[in-house]
Amino acid sequence: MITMKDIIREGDPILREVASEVDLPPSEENKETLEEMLQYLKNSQDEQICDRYNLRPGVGLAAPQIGLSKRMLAVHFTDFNEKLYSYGLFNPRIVSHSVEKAYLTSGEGCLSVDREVPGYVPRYARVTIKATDLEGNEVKLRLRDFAAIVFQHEIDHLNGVMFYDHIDPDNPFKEPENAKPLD
Ligand SMILES: O=CN(O)C[C@@H](CC1CCCC1)C(=O)N1NCCC[C@H]1C(=O)Nc1ccccn1
Ligand code: NI
Repeated sequence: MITMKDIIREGDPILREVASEVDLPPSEENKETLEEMLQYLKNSQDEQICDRYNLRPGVGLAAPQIGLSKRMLAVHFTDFNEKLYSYGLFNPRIVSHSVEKAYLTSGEGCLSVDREVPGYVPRYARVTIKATDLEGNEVKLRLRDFAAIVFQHEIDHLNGVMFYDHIDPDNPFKEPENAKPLD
């Protein structure tokens, strides 16, 4: 099972690489890895397992964070409308997005960043993602608000981008232009 010792921390160059597309249909090995990434998220949100294995809770995980420079990501969370998002995706890509931005008023953190980095992280308010899921099906996801934020945070990891790259260094808590706050 994946535990915190498997999570790559900032400073490791792999977090700044552009990850490689995976061959489709996905190999058994890549499917197993992606299942393990999804299981990490579920484990991390189970209080007993989380405590027993000292896991840091996560709603998303990208393959570079476990040392694999492959375009694979997992998400497991319910959004503000109680809709469950639980996916393992291969080769996810943003095919369209809103002009409008959005940001979490709480700022963002990262399992690969062992420090607080305060500030607003402006992202697209709505994105359409295309990818291949664990069953090998092409999926098209129209996402908004928190779900859009999570997927963009994960896709950033596949492009070597960290959340704090988006924070305005001069004024971290400046209201981003044309952006809606998400509490
Ligand atoms: O790349 C993937 N990661 O680095 C794990 C991150 C991904 C999220 C950060 C912001 C959007 C996606 C993660 O889940 N966290 N970051 C560290 C703190 C704990 C946790 C978190 O923010 N949890 C959360 C946030 C809001 C509501 C509910 N739970
Ligand atoms: Ni992260």
